[in-house]
Amino acid sequence: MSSQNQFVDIILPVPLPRLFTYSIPEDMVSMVEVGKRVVVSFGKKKSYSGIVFKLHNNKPKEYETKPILSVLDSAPIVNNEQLRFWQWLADYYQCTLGEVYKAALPSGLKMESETNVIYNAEFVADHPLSPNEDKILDIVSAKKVCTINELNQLSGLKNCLPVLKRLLEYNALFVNEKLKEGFKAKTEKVLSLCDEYKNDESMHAAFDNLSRAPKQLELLMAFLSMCGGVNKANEGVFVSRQDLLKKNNASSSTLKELITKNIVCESERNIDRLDLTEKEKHEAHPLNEAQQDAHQQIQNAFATKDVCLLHGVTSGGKTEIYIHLIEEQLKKGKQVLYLLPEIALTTQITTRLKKHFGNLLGIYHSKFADAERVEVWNNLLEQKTYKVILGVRSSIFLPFQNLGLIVVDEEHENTYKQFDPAPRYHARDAAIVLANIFGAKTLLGTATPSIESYFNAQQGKYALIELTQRFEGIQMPEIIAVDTREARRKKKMNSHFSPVLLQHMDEALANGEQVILFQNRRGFSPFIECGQCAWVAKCVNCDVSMTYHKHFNQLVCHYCNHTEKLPDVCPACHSPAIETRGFGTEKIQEEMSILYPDYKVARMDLDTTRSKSAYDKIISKFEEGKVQILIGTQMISKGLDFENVRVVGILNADNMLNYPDFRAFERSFQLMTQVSGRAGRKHKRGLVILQTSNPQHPVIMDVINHNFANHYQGQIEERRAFKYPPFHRLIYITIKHKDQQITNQAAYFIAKQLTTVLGNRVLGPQAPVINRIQNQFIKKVLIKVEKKASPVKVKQLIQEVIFSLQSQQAYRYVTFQIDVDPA
Ligand SMILES: Nc1ncnc2c1ncn2[C@@H]1O[C@H](COP(=O)(O)OP(=O)(O)OP(=O)(O)O)[C@@H](O)[C@H]1O
Ligand SMILES: [Zn+2]
Repeated sequence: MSSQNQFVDIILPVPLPRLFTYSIPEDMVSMVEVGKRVVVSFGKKKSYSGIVFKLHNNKPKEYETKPILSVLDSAPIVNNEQLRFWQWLADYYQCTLGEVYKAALPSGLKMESETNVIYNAEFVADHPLSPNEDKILDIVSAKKVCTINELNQLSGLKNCLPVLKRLLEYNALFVNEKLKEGFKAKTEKVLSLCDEYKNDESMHAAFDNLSRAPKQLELLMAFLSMCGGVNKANEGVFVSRQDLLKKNNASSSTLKELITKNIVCESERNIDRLDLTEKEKHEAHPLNEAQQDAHQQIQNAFATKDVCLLHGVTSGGKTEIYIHLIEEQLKKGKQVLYLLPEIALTTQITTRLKKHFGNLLGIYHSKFADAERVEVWNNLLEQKTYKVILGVRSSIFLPFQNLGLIVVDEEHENTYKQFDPAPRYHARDAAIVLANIFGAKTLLGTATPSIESYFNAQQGKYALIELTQRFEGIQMPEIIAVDTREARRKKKMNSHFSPVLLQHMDEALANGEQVILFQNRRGFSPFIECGQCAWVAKCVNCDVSMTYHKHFNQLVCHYCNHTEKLPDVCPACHSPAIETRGFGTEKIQEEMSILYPDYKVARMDLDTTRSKSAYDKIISKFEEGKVQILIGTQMISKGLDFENVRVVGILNADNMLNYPDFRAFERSFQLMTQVSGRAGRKHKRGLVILQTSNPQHPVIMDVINHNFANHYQGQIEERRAFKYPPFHRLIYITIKHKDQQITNQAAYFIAKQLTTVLGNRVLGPQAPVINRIQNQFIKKVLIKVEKKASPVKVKQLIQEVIFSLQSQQAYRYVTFQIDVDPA
């Protein structure tokens, strides 16, 4: 008996709690390695690519193992640190390794029977393809889209995944997604001077020859000038074909002549898709005194602490401090991950970081085509160029090798929490664990710390560094609360705008300054109502009112995207008195355009940023002053840096304060402080008009007084009194089923079972604010456990209870979601 491992545990993209064991065929023994992808069959007909998790010699007792079908990779695509991290995520957030695997890898690196394979019409092979590659490519090109299962059948190959994998690497095919807008081919056609003409004599001859073809001559001259002169052309520099034709307005037939005459040669060159235009690298800005001081404190703190919280006022210049810290890591040969909570923020920060880090900077987020994400993955895996990664939460899954620092910018943001599907992880908290695995440091930065992080800093678990001055020494903006109830009673409101707001807007705009208006609701109006019988349009699938979107003249459910036509008359009483109620960003935009016809108004929310380039366009128009009034949801509230914004209007503070959640006050303080922070960042003090029906509200007072300490004090006391984080850990169990009674019974059973062990740590079942979504009834059970309690034990208990319920026939199809540390 050899000592070689005969079995292997594979992570598969199936929602089963444990890993499956497969046997290793003799001829694959030397190829199987932890972190590589292998193809296995699972279930009746399905085959999947999975990740090798563990090699061993323990034959499973419960089932007969199947053999691995093939090994896809010559080297691991997931490293040991990642696998440790995955295991932690699965344990802590109570999900399976398969679910983590699904979230972690870009689609192009995962393949399963149902995966759609899509033909890339732009593909040109640069070497002859193998017969099997040809075969697969022909099938896909004929069908345009087909699943891997179909490919196996149609090709007659027993297992086409290895062939498919190569075709994906050539970019001949794509997986699982349509060709997204803005996708550039990986290769670019380039031109260079042909060898025969790389001397003066033949070049002269060429000029003579072309004297009767002025267009060709002109193009040749343009080509040489784009090369940087004849000498450079002789050295063999490349010029982009597209650039040459575009810049000179030349036709491809003219170029073709030069190519046929063998003066200019055409070839394909790999280009880095994420490589922005080559800009000169800039030195980082020197830090001012306060920044230097904070920077020094951070460095000192890192000598003894792993996590540092930088609490710095808006426009304090935190980003510049990060840049200096990143530079120091690069000098030590370390990698850095810079996390942002929202794609909207990557635009400006990318520009700032590119200037310093050039091609060392890689960017990773979901608006990128999958192929681009695969490229970033491989770049890190092969340790090619990227040393700094800027990304949103999913970038914690990238294959880092020697992380030195993770920056979590706007650490307080709840968009760091993944809500659906599992793993329901918090990227900030997971980042700290990831940093630990590498022995790296984590820097949390924000102007409005989360209660949890500030508490950790107070307890000495994190170091705390405060930056209290705005970069240019400008005062924090003046915040004026306007009592909208009062104004309404006196009939002074102009639609949703108070006279104070309009007056200050008038002044700022007349001065050539800009305005930001914040309203945390998209669409035109959050509900429509019959003026006669009070009928409200509700979603057929969910227990919510439908939002009216005027641009599409449609009612849209923001929970399931169900749409309906706006009815002409009330479906209940047939009165035509259908009225819109409340207001969203779309309505604000319309009214602003009417009130200020001479100024340009733009809007940034989920509806206007569906495409990849939309953020860039809106932000740069505002930066360049082509837009004077910018309206937006929380997307515009933080992190953005505009010079010329004098007035910020918060149109309705009430609905955030009244939201039924224990974090409502915390979030309201953060949102209002952050959006206020967009005003008066440079040159001149800003002004914020805060519209509310309750100007004396303690949260509003804290915002007006820029008093974080007081806000924190109030919140932490409540959290302690009512057993909320950071004192207790919350776990939500969401129970869903299409039948209301079954949902209720299941929830009651779960709560009761848990209570027998956990006692009064269990609350509920309770109906959430929206108790039906997509035709599923919803109940929640809340568990509050002491911070010291072992999450693994609680997890086991929950799993057992759920299992015992699901093994009863009537409850087999009840679904459960477990959310640890809900945001
Ligand atoms: N040392 C410096 N030299 C030159 N300009 C600086 C320096 N520090 C900051 N700035 C400029 O000041 C402005 C505000 O800085 P930054 O955007 O880093 O603030 P921030 O603390 O990240 O704010 P927020 O929390 O609102 O995002 C930026 O335009 C930035 O370029
Ligand atoms: Zn719905």
